[in-house]
Amino acid sequence: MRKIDIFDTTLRDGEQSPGINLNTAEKIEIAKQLERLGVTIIEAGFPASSPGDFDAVNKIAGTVKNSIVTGLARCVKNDIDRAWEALKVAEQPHVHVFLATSPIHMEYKLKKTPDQVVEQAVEAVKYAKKFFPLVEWSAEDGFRSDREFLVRIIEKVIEAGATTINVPDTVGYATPQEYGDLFRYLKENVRGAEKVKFSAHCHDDLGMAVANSLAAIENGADQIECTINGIGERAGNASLEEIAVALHIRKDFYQAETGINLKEIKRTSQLVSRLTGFLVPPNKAVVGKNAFAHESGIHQDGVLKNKQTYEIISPELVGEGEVPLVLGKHSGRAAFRDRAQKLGFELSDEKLNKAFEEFKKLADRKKEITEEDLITLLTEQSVSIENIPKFELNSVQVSYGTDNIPTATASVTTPEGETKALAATGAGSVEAIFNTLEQLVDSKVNVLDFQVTSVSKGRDALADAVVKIRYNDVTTTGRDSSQDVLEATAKAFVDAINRYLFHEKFVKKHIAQI
Ligand SMILES: CC(=O)SCCNC(=O)CCNC(=O)[C@H](O)C(C)(C)COP(=O)(O)OP(=O)(O)OC[C@H]1O[C@@H](n2cnc3c(N)ncnc32)[C@H](O)[C@@H]1OP(=O)(O)O
Ligand SMILES: CC(C)C(=O)C(=O)O
Ligand SMILES: [Mg+2]
Repeated sequence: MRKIDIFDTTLRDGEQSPGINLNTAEKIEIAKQLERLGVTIIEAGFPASSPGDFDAVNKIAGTVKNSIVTGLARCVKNDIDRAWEALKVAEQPHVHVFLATSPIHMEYKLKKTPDQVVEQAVEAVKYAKKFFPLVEWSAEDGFRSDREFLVRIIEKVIEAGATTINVPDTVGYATPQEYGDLFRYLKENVRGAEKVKFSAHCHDDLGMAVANSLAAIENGADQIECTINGIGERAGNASLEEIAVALHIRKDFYQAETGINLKEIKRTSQLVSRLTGFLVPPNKAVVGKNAFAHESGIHQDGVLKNKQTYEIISPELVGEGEVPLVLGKHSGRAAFRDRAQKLGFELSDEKLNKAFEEFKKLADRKKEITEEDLITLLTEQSVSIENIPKFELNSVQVSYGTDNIPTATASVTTPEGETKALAATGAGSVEAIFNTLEQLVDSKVNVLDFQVTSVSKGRDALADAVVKIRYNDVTTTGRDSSQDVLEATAKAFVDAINRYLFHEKFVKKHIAQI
């Protein structure tokens, strides 16, 4: 197995993402986690760019012992001096100097001829070598540079003492085949190539940063520069976790390993996301919330029979706890039965099927089915809701006119068998009904959501009412239908109250037991 060094630049290129601004304490926390993750090199910042960056690089260099700490510097003396001031406390001082080599950067940005660029690069590396045993030199925009010129300048900086040569795809323009080919070309044509490490640094403008980095490895790169969660300038850098896991899972193909402690990946990703404020997209490979979640019935059935049918990475590998199958509108009976059993329900096939039908109806209406929803559904099947003492709506009458205050009169039978009737007003008919029923159930009821839809088409369509309430600190959703919108509303409200009673008597007990 070849060893690939992981050069993490979350704190330098990652911090260049518009919208990220980490303070020194936050950077130290991330650096300590990167050390636990086992990265070879941490690029902690650009010391000459600001006093804050200088301070962070200096403190990280003094704190981290098991990873090499580096800082970025332009090919100018002052940048290298500041880098040395910040990094001289490090165990193995390392500096990263860079200079652009592409025609467009040399002509328009640096306003220098290729010869002047070679001279400046050589001078800077020689100067850096006076202080630093380890000097990385980067050919900024290396991918868009002339290959013969690259060979020439790289040979010169190796002679000047560079220990690592980085050839970035600064603007994310390369394709994997081209980028890999460039590494092969340089390794075969640069005199002294065997004395240095070759490094790849890719940006994700065309979504190919990880693929390009892997292509570089296939063609001889010894080091990969990347960031946690792929953060970085513009569309970001190659994502560390994707590269490390790809090399691990496909070691049969790449024959390479990184020394990354994969179990620390999830925690590192979460820390960087929390401190930078950059959320990880749910479908992000390796660290996204859905990376190990299976929702569709056919996949869930396969995974229950053998995980490897649909899972090439186990969540535990990257430090993620066991991810339960997601129950949603695409799930099938196999996953539903499995979850019911895990929640401690032993239902006959008939009851399980009934619960499954109810679950499918609920999943059509609700984005996320919570554990409590499932327990309620399953409990309803194991203990018939019909048998619990509950409120019955006997009648409801509403008086409404454009010039009147809406008034509702309702009568209910309480769980204790008592009949009660009351009238109350409201700003509209629905509010009048809610106000009346609230008094009849004797407690403050917060209506969190209320929706009425027609079940079918036409003027005689049934009305389906859904009322979500918070009652004595429990949230429940009631539902009922009727030909009349207001009657459906009153019945749905009473159903929500009865679901609360059911929750108190059965569901709470079940939750306490699991
Ligand atoms: C691809 C990358 O990620 S490169 C790293 C990018 N990161 C950053 O730029 C973040 C930190 N940068 C900064 O804080 C500032 O740009 C500083 C402190 C470095 C420099 O600030 P300023 O002195 O105001 O210069 P400014 O940013 O306007 O322009 C950059 C100058 O550096 C020159 N330059 C750019 N790269 C290099 C280099 N590798 N070596 C030497 N000079 C360089 C430019 O030609 C320009 O010079 P000019 O002013 O003579 O035209
Ligand atoms: C400083 C260099 C290595 C860089 O970030 C780039 O070229 O993308
Ligand atoms: Mg970069």
